[in-house]
Amino acid sequence: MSEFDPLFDTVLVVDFGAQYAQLIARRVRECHVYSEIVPSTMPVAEMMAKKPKAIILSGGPSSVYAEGAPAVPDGLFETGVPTFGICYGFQAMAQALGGRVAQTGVAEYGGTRLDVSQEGVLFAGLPARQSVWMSHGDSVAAAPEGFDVTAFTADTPVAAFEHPVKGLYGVQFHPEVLHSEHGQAVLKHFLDAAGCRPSWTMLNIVEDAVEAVRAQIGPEGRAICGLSGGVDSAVAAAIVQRAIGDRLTCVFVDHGLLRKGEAEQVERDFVAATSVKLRVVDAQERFLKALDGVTDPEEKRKIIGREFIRVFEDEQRAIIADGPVDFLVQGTLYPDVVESGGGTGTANIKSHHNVGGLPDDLQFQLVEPLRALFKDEVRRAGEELGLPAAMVWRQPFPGPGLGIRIVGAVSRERLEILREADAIAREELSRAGLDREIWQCPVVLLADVRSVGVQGDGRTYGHPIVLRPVSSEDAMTADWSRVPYDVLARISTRITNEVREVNRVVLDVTSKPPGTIEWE
Ligand SMILES: Nc1ncnc2c1ncn2[C@@H]1O[C@H](COP(=O)(O)OP(=O)(O)OP(=O)(O)O)[C@@H](O)[C@H]1O
Ligand SMILES: O=c1[nH]c(=O)c2[nH+]cn([C@@H]3O[C@H](COP(=O)(O)O)[C@@H](O)[C@H]3O)c2[nH]1
Ligand SMILES: NC(=O)CC[C@H](N)C(=O)O
Ligand SMILES: [Mg+2]
Repeated sequence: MSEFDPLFDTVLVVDFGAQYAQLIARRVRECHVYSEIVPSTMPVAEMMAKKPKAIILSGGPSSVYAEGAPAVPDGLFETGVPTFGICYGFQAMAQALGGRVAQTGVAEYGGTRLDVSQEGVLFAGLPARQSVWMSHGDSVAAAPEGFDVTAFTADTPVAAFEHPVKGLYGVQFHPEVLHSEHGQAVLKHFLDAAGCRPSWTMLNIVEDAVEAVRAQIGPEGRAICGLSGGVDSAVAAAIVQRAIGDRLTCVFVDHGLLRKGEAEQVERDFVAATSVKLRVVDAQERFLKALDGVTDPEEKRKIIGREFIRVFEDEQRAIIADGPVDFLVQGTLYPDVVESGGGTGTANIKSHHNVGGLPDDLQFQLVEPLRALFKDEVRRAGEELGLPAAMVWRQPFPGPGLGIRIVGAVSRERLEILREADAIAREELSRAGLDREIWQCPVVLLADVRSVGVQGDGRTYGHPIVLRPVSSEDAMTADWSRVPYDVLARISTRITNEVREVNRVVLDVTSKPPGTIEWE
């Protein structure tokens, strides 16, 4: 593993329950330094065994002065490893070293202007005024002795501090989110001050992952991989294939919730692009039956997650002739995990079918080589693995498919309506050359909503279709895409003309947060 590799320096991100711990880790990786996350409960001796060159203390939902709030691990500051506190981490550092943290009255959420009073190490060469992203209710009222206070905002007198001799630094804002203008530069300044060499590349993610999969599955083990045609499972499959060769079988499940032409396209393109063994399972009947009459989004997600596994188990039995299959490979990414409530102390937003939607009686051991990564990192890994561009750059499509894009119960008729509308939207967006610009565009059928229309001089009482084009970098946050009006007009006209049951097309203009990308 790279943390023991003398060629690479390791940065540990100590997680206090942050939404953005993985974002910090990936920003470090963007500086070409290897990074991994550890819980704040990990003893310092264990952390030191990973030979970290630097440590970052993450944000978190607690107040440092509250009872039971997670504390800086005992002895951390005595190790001499350079440490950078962010938000909660900054507050925890202040408190642990004799400073004072309090609720000073004013909370700051969102974009805030930061005034740099002293460049110091963190702000060297950066503008004296910059826009940063804040999300805090508590503040550092007094910095610990010997620290230089280097920045403030209108409501936060101590917004950054540092003690370069001791290698200790901290900021109240979130340098890891893109909205913080010079956040990446601030982080880089810390890493440079800590002596981290920029010698790590994505190639090592692929190599490390192959190595780890080989160790997990062993010399005899066999695996099946849930393959969807999406980039995550394609990259996961390619990694596992490198590790165990033809002891891997891929399984593509047609659950009846796919888009128009998708099953044929996946089968054709995937087989053409790789030499992986692929089995295609027609499971439409069982999924639609299990979903019959179900309207609750979480219930739908759990049912779909369960049925996926049942299909994989059937396949496990079907291919047992070659030897037992104990492992299931999934292209799970970090956002799937954190939204399913899988982070340390993070909330359950929605149960992604491959994480929170898994049944309790799961018989497989999971192999998830991408579990700590974000989509754009996976795309880069896909390019390094030599996968075709069409596969690497395919827009995401959720495993539960159109099942979570019908608000209301799922039925064959409703799926048919949505499939047609979706095909039109996709065709027009592609024709307008917007595929790379738009992260994805869910097309949603409000199946239980009807509105009055007039078509051909007659009254109609049809369903609305919602267009949800979004731009994003990693699906953790998103904004609605400013699709040109003429493209929207073409989509709207075609959908209402060509899909009989639809008489209205609406545009979703909500960012994430507060909305999520999918409607369910
Ligand atoms: N139709 C399917 N058949 C088999 N496995 C699937 C199917 N849909 C999803 N999966 C499994 O669930 C995982 C998560 O799905 P998800 O949609 O997040 O990833 P993806 O389809 O690989 O990539 P993308 O997010 O780009 O669509 C997949 O990586 C794959 O392992
Ligand atoms: O494989 C998946 N299984 C799921 O259960 C699931 N739910 C959402 N998504 C996709 O994840 C990204 C973030 O979506 P949300 O903003 O809706 O949470 C977006 O790209 C969504 O399309 C899923 N993918
Ligand atoms: N984002 C954070 O780390 C918040 C820290 C702390 N919970 C506060 O509100 O000030
Ligand atoms: Mg997908």
